[in-house]
Amino acid sequence: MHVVVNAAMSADGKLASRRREQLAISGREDFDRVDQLRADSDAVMVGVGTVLADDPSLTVKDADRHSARLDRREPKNPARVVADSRIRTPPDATVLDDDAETYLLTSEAAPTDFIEQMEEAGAYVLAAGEDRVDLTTALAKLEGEGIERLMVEGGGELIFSLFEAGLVDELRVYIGAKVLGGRDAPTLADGDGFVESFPELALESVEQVDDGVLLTWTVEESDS
Ligand SMILES: NC(=O)C1=CN([C@@H]2O[C@H](COP(=O)(O)OP(=O)(O)OC[C@H]3O[C@@H](n4cnc5c(N)ncnc54)[C@H](OP(=O)(O)O)[C@@H]3O)[C@@H](O)[C@H]2O)C=CC1
Ligand SMILES: Nc1nc(O)c(N)c(N[C@@H]2O[C@H](COP(=O)(O)O)[C@@H](O)[C@H]2O)n1
Repeated sequence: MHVVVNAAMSADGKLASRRREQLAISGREDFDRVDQLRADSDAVMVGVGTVLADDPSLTVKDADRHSARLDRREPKNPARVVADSRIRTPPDATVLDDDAETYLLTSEAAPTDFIEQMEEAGAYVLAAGEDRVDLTTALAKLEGEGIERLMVEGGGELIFSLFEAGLVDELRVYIGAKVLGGRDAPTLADGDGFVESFPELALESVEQVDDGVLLTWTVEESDS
């Protein structure tokens, strides 16, 4: 599986303000690039924190890109994946609508009645891990479902865990022309943070997009 993390951050490294509400950091050109990246993916993944904050659809917006996917005998939209250990995704969340398939990655701590509720809403529930989603096992299960190209959109907690587990192949960061501040505002990689051994990146390209910059990095193999 090839895992691409794509996110937009402010010039000071924040994914959103301290209110944790959805905020447009990208401009028109960058949102269009993201739409193409979604269209080129088998699935688009977020953590449940992003579902609760943004209620995203995670679908492809451009009709020509839908047609191109259908021509390739792919579903109109990539699948959606939510890391949600105990099922906090609301039953009326947009990610559960009929526009795309949705996988909910849960742990053994997820209540049975919540699992049933999600399955009734049409989601595929995949359990991995005891208390929290074990991302290595979960991504292997997704690969077993035919997902080879996984795009991760955030948020910072999920992105940190994916780096910690050594599961990220590529990082694409759009840096927008805004300063958000806020010690409690989400950043690109939150979690506990690294203190000794840090993921190393190799810079592949730097490109001006809208009034910001798109950085593309590949992740170096770790020695450990
Ligand atoms: N600018 C941008 O590009 C983007 C911005 N955002 C912003 O980011 C914020 C949300 O980010 P954040 O709060 O970090 O939420 P995340 O989307 O990263 O979700 C975090 C939650 O995912 C669940 N989870 C399950 N398994 C794991 C695991 N192994 N590791 C980590 N998390 C796991 C946890 O909940 P549980 O334990 O209950 O399972 C955790 O609290 C919002 O403000 C949103 O607007 C989000 C995406 C993109
Ligand atoms: N690439 C990018 N730029 C921004 O400025 C953003 N705020 C985001 N947010 C992500 O996009 C999701 C919303 O998707 P839909 O429009 O609902 O399909 C949101 O949840 C974040 O993951 N991304």
